[in-house]
Amino acid sequence: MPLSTLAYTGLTGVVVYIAARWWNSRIPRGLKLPPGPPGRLLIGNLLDLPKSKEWLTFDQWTNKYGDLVYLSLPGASLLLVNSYELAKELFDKKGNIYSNRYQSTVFIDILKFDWSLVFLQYGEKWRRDRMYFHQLFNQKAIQEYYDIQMKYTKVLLKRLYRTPQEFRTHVRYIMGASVLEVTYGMQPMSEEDPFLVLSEDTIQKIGEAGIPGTYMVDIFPILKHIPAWFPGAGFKTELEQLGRQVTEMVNRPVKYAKDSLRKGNAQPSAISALIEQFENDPDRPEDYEDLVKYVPGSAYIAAIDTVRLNLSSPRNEFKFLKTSGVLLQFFYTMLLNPEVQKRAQQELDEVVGSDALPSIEDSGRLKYINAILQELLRWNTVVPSGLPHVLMEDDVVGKYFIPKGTIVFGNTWSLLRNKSVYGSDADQFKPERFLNTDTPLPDFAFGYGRRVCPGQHFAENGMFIAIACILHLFDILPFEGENGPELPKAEDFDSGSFLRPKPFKCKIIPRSSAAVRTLEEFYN
Ligand code: HEM
Repeated sequence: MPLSTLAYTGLTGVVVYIAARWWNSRIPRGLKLPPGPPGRLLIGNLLDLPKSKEWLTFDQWTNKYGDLVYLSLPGASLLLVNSYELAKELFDKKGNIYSNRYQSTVFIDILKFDWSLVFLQYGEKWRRDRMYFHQLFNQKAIQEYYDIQMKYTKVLLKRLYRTPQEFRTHVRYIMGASVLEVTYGMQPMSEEDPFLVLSEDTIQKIGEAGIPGTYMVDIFPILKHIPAWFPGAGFKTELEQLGRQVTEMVNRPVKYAKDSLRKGNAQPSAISALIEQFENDPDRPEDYEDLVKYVPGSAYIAAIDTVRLNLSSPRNEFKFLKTSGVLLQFFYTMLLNPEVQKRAQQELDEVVGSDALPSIEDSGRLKYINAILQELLRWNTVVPSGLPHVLMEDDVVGKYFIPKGTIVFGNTWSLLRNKSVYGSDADQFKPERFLNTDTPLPDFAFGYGRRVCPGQHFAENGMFIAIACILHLFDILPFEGENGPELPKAEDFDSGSFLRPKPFKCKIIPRSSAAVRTLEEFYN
């Protein structure tokens, strides 16, 4: 690092230290900060932050320190919320103060991402944009997308039949392509589609930019004032370039959708619904052109991810969507639990029969398939540390003082493995637990309080239909290696903010002659 940058950094360290001393002196008499690992002078708990698989360290801290765990970092404090009751109390009941977002210098000040619903500060604009989002993705609106989700599920089945060994690529392609078609009406023919390639590359770079340490300016915001020509300020040029790429990613599909509407060949999509709604509305908001760009843009980016405050993600792991992460877990889990697979296939045979394919409308009748989906969302939950909220005012919880500005994590992994909620077998994969309607659904997988994921029902439909159709037509079996059947190691996950199994092999074969007939028909 150049000396000039070091000097800025050192100076910032001193300022941060003084600010931290002042901050601690604000704790009202009789109250204290929640417990947590003891910090060090100047840097607090910076060195305690896990370098990988942060959810496992969070879980150990939960066992050691209890329902609330507090960490202080230079210029920031973190709170982990580890109990079901406190998650409800803080994020739901006190949602008016626990719903802000962390304003990263890189994302907000430099990349100008403040238009995205994921990043918007809690307030009027967020409320209004979320209302438009809800209009496009509520339980009724998403029925319009069933056909698209079914179409890509069939593409997945077709690909699994011909090249089963490439199941990871297939899962990633169909999940990305269906979101693109639902949001913008674009129909990418393969994973090589130029817009899919552009958006994956952009998302990858955005994800890298979010890793603390990639850009010092995120830790020491004062560095943003260094002019781009100054030695050591190359990051500014790099980020400006990325900013242009993001603009291209958001603008290109809007132009595509508007052109298609003009030519009269637009596919039904979220963006075309919004454009048509505003065209016919004399009371449309003044900034409706921005809404047309940014509400679907928020949906696309949030669905294909991953713009978040990463604690530890290594590079190179971003080309996976949350939905495809759950489907990869599905293949992995079926390999490890053949009896679950058999029971699900029995249900499919009874409810759907061998001559038809399951549909999203069968969801209410396919109770065991639904239980598998809920258990997948719970057991190795795909966003194990959630997406942090920011506390907007000082708060008091019991005898603890939580300062304004604290970054608050719902500790999803620990919450969804809590034995007092899910039973002594909470560490095991057992879909049966959700056949009992008293078992709380693992909704924390989709976040907390007022910021809870507004794409949940759409995402669940896509995953449900894929799981139901795959189990209806295929057996997922161990790969036959030189030394016999090979099983992936249990809980063998890549590190990063999303939980997904490390690459593994499996054998995916049609489970009956009726299945072969159905699959062959896809080619006729
Ligand atoms: C398995 C699939 C998915 C999972 C597990 C998931 C999970 C999450 C989580 C944990 C959050 C953060 C909530 C919080 O702050 O507490 C979130 C936010 C969000 N998600 Fe999802 N999500 C999924 C799919 C989708 C899809 C398909 C869409 C779009 C159609 C979407 C749109 C959003 C948006 C816009 C936000 C930001 C909401 C806000 O800040 O107000 N998500 N999601």
